[in-house]
Amino acid sequence: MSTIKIAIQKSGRLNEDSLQILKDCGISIDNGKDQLKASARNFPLEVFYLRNGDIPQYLRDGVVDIAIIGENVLIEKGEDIAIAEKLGFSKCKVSLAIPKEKDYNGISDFQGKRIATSYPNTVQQYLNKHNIEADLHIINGSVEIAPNIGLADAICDIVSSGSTLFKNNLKEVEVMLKSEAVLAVSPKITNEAKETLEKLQFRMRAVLNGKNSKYVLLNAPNDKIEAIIGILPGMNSPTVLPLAKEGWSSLHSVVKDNEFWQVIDDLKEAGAESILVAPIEKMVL
Ligand SMILES: Nc1ncnc2c1ncn2[C@@H]1O[C@H](COP(=O)(O)OP(=O)(O)OP(=O)(O)O)[C@@H](O)[C@H]1O
Ligand SMILES: O=P(O)(O)OC[C@H]1O[C@H](OP(=O)(O)OP(=O)(O)O)[C@H](O)[C@@H]1O
Ligand SMILES: [Mg+2]
Repeated sequence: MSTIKIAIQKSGRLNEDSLQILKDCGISIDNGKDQLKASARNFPLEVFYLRNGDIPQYLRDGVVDIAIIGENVLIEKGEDIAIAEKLGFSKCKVSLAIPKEKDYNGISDFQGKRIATSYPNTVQQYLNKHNIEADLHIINGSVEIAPNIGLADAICDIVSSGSTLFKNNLKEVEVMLKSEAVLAVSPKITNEAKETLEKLQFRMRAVLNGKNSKYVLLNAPNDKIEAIIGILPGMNSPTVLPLAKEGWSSLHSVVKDNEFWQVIDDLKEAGAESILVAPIEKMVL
């Protein structure tokens, strides 16, 4: 297999989860402190630790084949770069916010206003779409402070819990996009590197599918099995095994996280007992 080069954030919010997903894929990386490049011991992978904002250009130039990066950064700086996989962590929004005490009547309120942001392309595109002209002030961090120090009338930045907005007396008025960490692919990736990428993606999907599901075991009287099977979505048909107790069976199945509590309520209603729930480490579909 040909070796592929992956960029991950050197330090910051994506660094730990990016290394964790590689680890969950069974890939061990010699991770010396202050090393900017490392090799995997048991998979043909070279890891480059880079600044987030530089990663789209490295992908474009083919310096790295793939990267783990926030979708928001690709929207800002790399719309030409393809996404191979959504990775489910670092979920956030990129939003417009204004001082809490100001009224808001719609996007036309931004006409002629000063907006501080680290995402000028994203804001400009959004404003263009709505035929609004505003004055953008580009700053690299602590954007939420701008209205309080008289630098801007509004801001555009990342919102997650909303606590930074709250602490700075701001309110979110427009959600421009939703983002999560993704696996991005260089347009210059070679066919040989693509084969290795497919192997990596196969492992990543198994990890992500496992994370999003639970293994459910339950007991039920045999006359309730049909109703219970109707409730269990499962990968395939559920496993049904006889219990030592006459007339009873044990059923095993997989339930997705987003429907989990509804399914559990329905199972109880249908006569399921002793329901056990276990995490799934990997799930190969
Ligand atoms: N509060 C947050 N909650 C969830 N995800 C976030 C949050 N802030 C940022 N992110 C996501 O994590 C990514 C990295 O954010 P982080 O603040 O670590 O880096 P940065 O300041 O954008 O870049 P650099 O690597 O240049 O320091 C962002 O691009 C975004 O996708
Ligand atoms: O809605 P919240 O949960 O409060 O998160 C949003 C904040 O998190 C990020 O800042 P970060 O801490 O990364 O600092 P930075 O501005 O230096 O990037 C982002 O730029 C917002 O300021
Ligand atoms: Mg940040």
